Amino acid sequence: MTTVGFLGFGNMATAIVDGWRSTHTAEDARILACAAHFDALQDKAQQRGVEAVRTARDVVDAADVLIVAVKPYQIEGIFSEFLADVDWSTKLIISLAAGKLNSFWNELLPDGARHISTIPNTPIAIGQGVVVAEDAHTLTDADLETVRALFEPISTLEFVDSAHVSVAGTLAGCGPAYAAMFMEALADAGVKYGLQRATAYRLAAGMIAGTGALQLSTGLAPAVMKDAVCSPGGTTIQGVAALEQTGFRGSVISAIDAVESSR
Ligand SMILES: NC(=O)C1=CN([C@@H]2O[C@H](COP(=O)(O)OP(=O)(O)OC[C@H]3O[C@@H](n4cnc5c(N)ncnc54)[C@H](OP(=O)(O)O)[C@@H]3O)[C@@H](O)[C@H]2O)C=CC1
Ligand SMILES: O=C(O)[C@@H]1CCC=N1
Repeated sequence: MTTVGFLGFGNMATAIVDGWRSTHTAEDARILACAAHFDALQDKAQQRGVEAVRTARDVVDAADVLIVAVKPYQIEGIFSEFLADVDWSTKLIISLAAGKLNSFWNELLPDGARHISTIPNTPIAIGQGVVVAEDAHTLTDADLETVRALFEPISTLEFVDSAHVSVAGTLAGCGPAYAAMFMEALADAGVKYGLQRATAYRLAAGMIAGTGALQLSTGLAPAVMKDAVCSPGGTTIQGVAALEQTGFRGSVISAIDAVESSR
Protein backbone atom coordinates (compact mmCIF):
# COMPACT_ATOMS: atom_id res chain seq x y z
CA MET A 1 0.00 0.00 0.00
CA THR A 2 1.36 3.42 -1.00
CA THR A 3 1.50 6.13 1.62
CA VAL A 4 0.87 9.62 0.26
CA GLY A 5 1.86 12.45 2.59
CA PHE A 6 0.78 16.07 2.21
CA LEU A 7 3.15 18.64 3.62
CA GLY A 8 0.51 21.33 4.16
CA PHE A 9 -3.22 20.75 3.80
CA GLY A 10 -4.68 24.01 2.51
CA ASN A 11 -6.63 24.94 -0.61
CA MET A 12 -4.56 22.99 -3.12
CA ALA A 13 -3.96 19.84 -1.10
CA THR A 14 -7.63 19.54 -0.14
CA ALA A 15 -8.64 20.15 -3.77
CA ILE A 16 -6.45 17.22 -4.85
CA VAL A 17 -7.90 14.89 -2.23
CA ASP A 18 -11.44 16.01 -3.14
CA GLY A 19 -10.61 15.23 -6.77
CA TRP A 20 -9.38 11.78 -5.82
CA ARG A 21 -12.49 11.13 -3.79
CA SER A 22 -14.79 12.22 -6.60
CA THR A 23 -13.01 9.99 -9.13
CA HIS A 24 -12.25 7.00 -6.86
CA THR A 25 -8.52 7.59 -7.31
CA ALA A 26 -5.88 6.53 -4.75
CA GLU A 27 -8.55 4.66 -2.82
CA ASP A 28 -6.11 2.01 -1.68
CA ALA A 29 -3.50 4.55 -0.54
CA ARG A 30 -2.94 5.65 3.03
CA ILE A 31 -3.08 9.44 2.98
CA LEU A 32 -1.74 11.62 5.75
CA ALA A 33 -1.18 15.34 6.16
CA CYS A 34 0.26 17.97 8.45
CA ALA A 35 -0.47 21.70 8.67
CA ALA A 36 0.41 24.67 10.83
CA HIS A 37 -2.79 24.44 12.91
CA PHE A 38 -3.45 20.88 14.07
CA ASP A 39 -7.01 21.42 15.36
CA ALA A 40 -8.27 22.87 12.06
CA LEU A 41 -6.36 20.17 10.18
CA GLN A 42 -8.10 17.41 12.12
CA ASP A 43 -11.52 18.54 10.88
CA LYS A 44 -10.43 18.95 7.25
CA ALA A 45 -8.59 15.62 7.30
CA GLN A 46 -11.39 13.66 8.96
CA GLN A 47 -13.93 14.88 6.40
CA ARG A 48 -11.73 13.43 3.67
CA GLY A 49 -10.56 10.17 5.21
CA VAL A 50 -7.06 11.60 5.68
CA GLU A 51 -4.89 10.96 8.76
CA ALA A 52 -3.85 14.18 10.51
CA VAL A 53 -0.34 14.15 11.95
CA ARG A 54 1.38 16.79 14.03
CA THR A 55 4.65 17.53 12.29
CA ALA A 56 6.20 17.76 8.86
CA ARG A 57 8.72 15.18 9.98
CA ASP A 58 5.88 12.72 10.73
CA VAL A 59 4.64 13.15 7.14
CA VAL A 60 8.08 12.85 5.57
CA ASP A 61 9.01 9.74 7.55
CA ALA A 62 5.81 7.90 6.63
CA ALA A 63 5.39 8.98 3.00
CA ASP A 64 6.41 7.05 -0.10
CA VAL A 65 4.93 9.91 -2.13
CA LEU A 66 5.48 13.32 -0.54
CA ILE A 67 3.33 16.16 -1.91
CA VAL A 68 4.78 19.55 -1.00
CA ALA A 69 1.75 21.81 -0.52
CA VAL A 70 3.06 24.61 1.70
CA LYS A 71 3.75 28.12 0.45
CA PRO A 72 6.91 28.30 -1.68
CA TYR A 73 8.77 30.62 0.72
CA GLN A 74 8.29 28.11 3.59
CA ILE A 75 9.94 25.13 1.96
CA GLU A 76 13.58 25.72 2.86
CA GLY A 77 12.77 26.46 6.50
CA ILE A 78 10.60 23.38 6.92
CA PHE A 79 13.00 21.03 5.12
CA SER A 80 16.02 22.37 7.04
CA GLU A 81 14.62 20.75 10.21
CA PHE A 82 15.20 17.22 8.89
CA LEU A 83 16.99 17.55 5.56
CA ALA A 84 20.10 15.68 6.67
CA ASP A 85 18.24 12.90 8.53
CA VAL A 86 16.11 11.49 5.70
CA ASP A 87 17.03 9.03 2.95
CA TRP A 88 15.48 11.08 0.15
CA SER A 89 16.08 8.39 -2.47
CA THR A 90 13.20 6.42 -0.87
CA LYS A 91 10.64 9.20 -1.49
CA LEU A 92 8.85 10.38 -4.62
CA ILE A 93 8.52 14.14 -4.10
CA ILE A 94 5.84 16.05 -5.99
CA SER A 95 6.11 19.79 -5.51
CA LEU A 96 3.03 21.95 -6.03
CA ALA A 97 4.92 25.12 -5.15
CA ALA A 98 4.67 27.78 -7.83
CA GLY A 99 8.11 29.00 -8.89
CA LYS A 100 10.05 26.15 -7.24
CA LEU A 101 11.42 24.34 -10.24
CA ASN A 102 13.76 21.42 -10.87
CA SER A 103 16.85 23.60 -10.29
CA PHE A 104 15.58 24.63 -6.83
CA TRP A 105 14.95 21.04 -5.75
CA ASN A 106 18.29 19.87 -7.17
CA GLU A 107 19.98 22.45 -4.98
CA LEU A 108 17.92 21.77 -1.86
CA LEU A 109 17.98 17.97 -1.90
CA PRO A 110 20.93 15.58 -2.11
CA ASP A 111 21.83 13.67 -5.27
CA GLY A 112 19.55 10.67 -5.73
CA ALA A 113 16.42 12.49 -4.56
CA ARG A 114 13.44 11.85 -6.85
CA HIS A 115 11.44 15.02 -7.41
CA ILE A 116 9.17 16.72 -9.93
CA SER A 117 7.80 20.26 -9.95
CA THR A 118 4.15 20.76 -10.83
CA ILE A 119 1.57 23.53 -10.71
CA PRO A 120 -2.02 22.28 -10.42
CA ASN A 121 -5.22 24.30 -10.37
CA THR A 122 -8.32 24.31 -8.20
CA PRO A 123 -10.81 22.66 -10.65
CA ILE A 124 -8.88 19.49 -9.79
CA ALA A 125 -11.32 19.28 -6.85
CA ILE A 126 -14.00 18.01 -9.26
CA GLY A 127 -11.63 16.03 -11.48
CA GLN A 128 -11.33 18.80 -14.08
CA GLY A 129 -7.98 20.32 -13.23
CA VAL A 130 -4.96 21.19 -15.28
CA VAL A 131 -1.56 20.16 -13.90
CA VAL A 132 1.52 21.70 -15.47
CA ALA A 133 4.60 19.54 -14.82
CA GLU A 134 8.19 20.49 -15.56
CA ASP A 135 9.67 18.07 -18.05
CA ALA A 136 13.04 18.26 -16.30
CA HIS A 137 12.85 16.11 -13.17
CA THR A 138 14.68 13.28 -11.44
CA LEU A 139 11.92 10.66 -11.45
CA THR A 140 12.23 7.10 -12.67
CA ASP A 141 9.83 5.74 -15.27
CA ALA A 142 7.96 3.94 -12.50
CA ASP A 143 7.68 7.23 -10.57
CA LEU A 144 6.25 8.93 -13.65
CA GLU A 145 3.65 6.19 -13.87
CA THR A 146 2.74 6.94 -10.25
CA VAL A 147 2.43 10.66 -11.05
CA ARG A 148 0.20 9.84 -14.01
CA ALA A 149 -1.91 7.46 -11.92
CA LEU A 150 -2.44 10.17 -9.30
CA PHE A 151 -3.09 13.14 -11.58
CA GLU A 152 -4.51 11.94 -14.89
CA PRO A 153 -7.86 10.85 -13.39
CA ILE A 154 -8.38 14.36 -12.01
CA SER A 155 -6.66 16.64 -14.52
CA THR A 156 -5.10 17.26 -17.87
CA LEU A 157 -1.40 16.68 -17.20
CA GLU A 158 0.86 18.82 -19.41
CA PHE A 159 4.63 18.46 -19.40
CA VAL A 160 6.34 21.77 -20.22
CA ASP A 161 10.01 22.66 -20.66
CA SER A 162 11.79 24.48 -17.85
CA ALA A 163 11.91 27.81 -19.70
CA HIS A 164 8.12 27.95 -20.03
CA VAL A 165 6.82 26.03 -17.03
CA SER A 166 6.42 29.21 -14.98
CA VAL A 167 4.18 31.01 -17.47
CA ALA A 168 2.29 27.78 -18.18
CA GLY A 169 1.64 27.39 -14.48
CA THR A 170 0.56 31.00 -14.18
CA LEU A 171 -1.89 30.66 -17.05
CA ALA A 172 -3.46 27.45 -15.76
CA GLY A 173 -2.79 27.76 -12.02
CA CYS A 174 -3.69 31.42 -11.45
CA GLY A 175 -6.21 31.45 -14.30
CA PRO A 176 -9.15 30.14 -12.24
CA ALA A 177 -8.99 33.36 -10.19
CA TYR A 178 -9.22 35.46 -13.35
CA ALA A 179 -11.95 33.28 -14.82
CA ALA A 180 -13.87 33.63 -11.56
CA MET A 181 -13.48 37.42 -11.76
CA PHE A 182 -14.85 37.37 -15.32
CA MET A 183 -17.75 35.23 -14.12
CA GLU A 184 -18.40 37.61 -11.24
CA ALA A 185 -18.30 40.64 -13.55
CA LEU A 186 -20.80 39.05 -15.94
CA ALA A 187 -23.07 38.21 -13.04
CA ASP A 188 -22.79 41.75 -11.64
CA ALA A 189 -23.87 43.07 -15.02
CA GLY A 190 -26.81 40.66 -15.04
CA VAL A 191 -27.80 41.76 -11.53
CA LYS A 192 -27.52 45.40 -12.65
CA TYR A 193 -30.21 44.62 -15.22
CA GLY A 194 -32.39 42.84 -12.64
CA LEU A 195 -31.33 39.20 -13.05
CA GLN A 196 -31.31 37.10 -9.87
CA ARG A 197 -27.69 36.60 -8.79
CA ALA A 198 -27.96 32.79 -8.60
CA THR A 199 -29.38 32.71 -12.13
CA ALA A 200 -26.61 35.01 -13.33
CA TYR A 201 -23.92 32.72 -11.82
CA ARG A 202 -25.48 29.65 -13.45
CA LEU A 203 -25.55 31.37 -16.82
CA ALA A 204 -22.03 32.77 -16.58
CA ALA A 205 -20.50 29.53 -15.30
CA GLY A 206 -22.30 27.39 -17.86
CA MET A 207 -21.21 29.73 -20.62
CA ILE A 208 -17.54 29.62 -19.53
CA ALA A 209 -17.58 25.84 -19.09
CA GLY A 210 -19.25 25.35 -22.48
CA THR A 211 -16.93 27.74 -24.29
CA GLY A 212 -13.87 25.96 -22.88
CA ALA A 213 -15.33 22.57 -23.77
CA LEU A 214 -16.13 23.76 -27.31
CA GLN A 215 -12.55 24.91 -27.85
CA LEU A 216 -11.13 21.65 -26.49
CA SER A 217 -13.50 19.61 -28.62
CA THR A 218 -13.04 21.50 -31.90
CA GLY A 219 -9.53 22.93 -31.55
CA LEU A 220 -10.85 26.17 -33.02
CA ALA A 221 -8.79 29.31 -32.49
CA PRO A 222 -10.54 31.53 -29.93
CA ALA A 223 -10.60 34.30 -32.55
CA VAL A 224 -12.66 32.06 -34.85
CA MET A 225 -15.01 31.24 -31.98
CA LYS A 226 -15.42 34.95 -31.29
CA ASP A 227 -16.11 35.71 -34.96
CA ALA A 228 -18.80 33.03 -35.04
CA VAL A 229 -20.74 34.94 -32.38
CA CYS A 230 -20.29 38.39 -33.93
CA SER A 231 -22.88 38.84 -36.69
CA PRO A 232 -22.01 41.71 -39.04
CA GLY A 233 -23.75 44.80 -37.71
CA GLY A 234 -25.02 42.71 -34.79
CA THR A 235 -24.97 43.25 -31.07
CA THR A 236 -22.02 41.14 -29.86
CA ILE A 237 -19.53 43.19 -31.88
CA GLN A 238 -20.70 46.27 -29.98
CA GLY A 239 -19.57 44.57 -26.79
CA VAL A 240 -16.28 43.46 -28.37
CA ALA A 241 -15.58 47.07 -29.37
CA ALA A 242 -16.36 48.24 -25.82
CA LEU A 243 -14.03 45.58 -24.36
CA GLU A 244 -11.26 46.70 -26.70
CA GLN A 245 -11.75 50.35 -25.67
CA THR A 246 -10.99 49.39 -22.09
CA GLY A 247 -8.08 47.13 -23.11
CA PHE A 248 -9.59 43.78 -22.14
CA ARG A 249 -6.93 41.60 -23.74
CA GLY A 250 -4.15 43.96 -22.65
CA SER A 251 -5.47 43.73 -19.08
CA VAL A 252 -5.32 39.94 -19.15
CA ILE A 253 -1.79 39.95 -20.58
CA SER A 254 -0.77 42.49 -17.91
CA ALA A 255 -2.10 40.15 -15.23
CA ILE A 256 0.20 37.37 -16.47
CA ASP A 257 3.08 39.89 -16.70
CA ALA A 258 2.43 40.91 -13.09
CA VAL A 259 2.62 37.32 -11.87
CA GLU A 260 5.73 36.49 -13.88
CA SER A 261 7.57 39.62 -12.76
CA SER A 262 6.73 38.86 -9.12
CA ARG A 263 8.56 35.51 -9.20
N1 LIG B 1 -4.19 27.62 -4.45
C1 LIG B 1 -3.92 27.38 -5.73
O1 LIG B 1 -4.78 27.56 -6.61
C2 LIG B 1 -2.57 26.87 -6.14
C3 LIG B 1 -1.55 26.67 -5.22
N2 LIG B 1 -0.34 26.19 -5.64
C4 LIG B 1 0.74 25.97 -4.69
O2 LIG B 1 0.27 25.11 -3.67
C5 LIG B 1 0.96 25.40 -2.46
C6 LIG B 1 -0.08 25.57 -1.37
O3 LIG B 1 -0.91 26.65 -1.71
P1 LIG B 1 -2.37 26.77 -1.07
O4 LIG B 1 -2.92 25.44 -0.81
O5 LIG B 1 -3.11 27.72 -1.91
O6 LIG B 1 -1.99 27.48 0.31
P2 LIG B 1 -2.78 27.43 1.68
O7 LIG B 1 -2.34 28.62 2.44
O8 LIG B 1 -4.23 27.22 1.45
O9 LIG B 1 -2.21 26.11 2.37
C7 LIG B 1 -0.91 26.05 2.91
C8 LIG B 1 -0.87 24.94 3.92
O10 LIG B 1 0.43 24.90 4.49
C9 LIG B 1 0.27 24.71 5.90
N3 LIG B 1 1.45 25.12 6.62
C10 LIG B 1 1.88 26.37 6.91
N4 LIG B 1 3.01 26.33 7.62
C11 LIG B 1 3.32 25.01 7.77
C12 LIG B 1 4.37 24.33 8.42
N5 LIG B 1 5.35 24.97 9.04
N6 LIG B 1 4.36 22.98 8.39
C13 LIG B 1 3.37 22.30 7.75
N7 LIG B 1 2.34 22.90 7.13
C14 LIG B 1 2.32 24.24 7.13
C15 LIG B 1 -0.96 25.51 6.23
O11 LIG B 1 -1.47 25.13 7.50
P3 LIG B 1 -2.80 25.83 8.12
O12 LIG B 1 -3.93 25.42 7.23
O13 LIG B 1 -2.91 25.23 9.46
O14 LIG B 1 -2.53 27.31 8.13
C16 LIG B 1 -1.85 25.11 5.06
O15 LIG B 1 -2.48 23.89 5.34
C17 LIG B 1 1.79 26.68 -2.71
O16 LIG B 1 3.13 26.33 -2.84
C18 LIG B 1 1.22 27.23 -4.00
O17 LIG B 1 2.21 27.88 -4.78
C19 LIG B 1 -0.09 25.88 -6.95
C20 LIG B 1 -1.07 26.05 -7.88
C21 LIG B 1 -2.38 26.57 -7.56
O1 LIG C 1 -1.25 32.56 -5.82
C1 LIG C 1 -0.46 31.65 -5.59
O2 LIG C 1 0.58 31.86 -4.97
C2 LIG C 1 -0.73 30.26 -6.10
C3 LIG C 1 0.22 29.87 -7.18
C4 LIG C 1 -0.62 29.51 -8.37
C5 LIG C 1 -1.96 29.78 -7.95
N1 LIG C 1 -2.01 30.15 -6.71
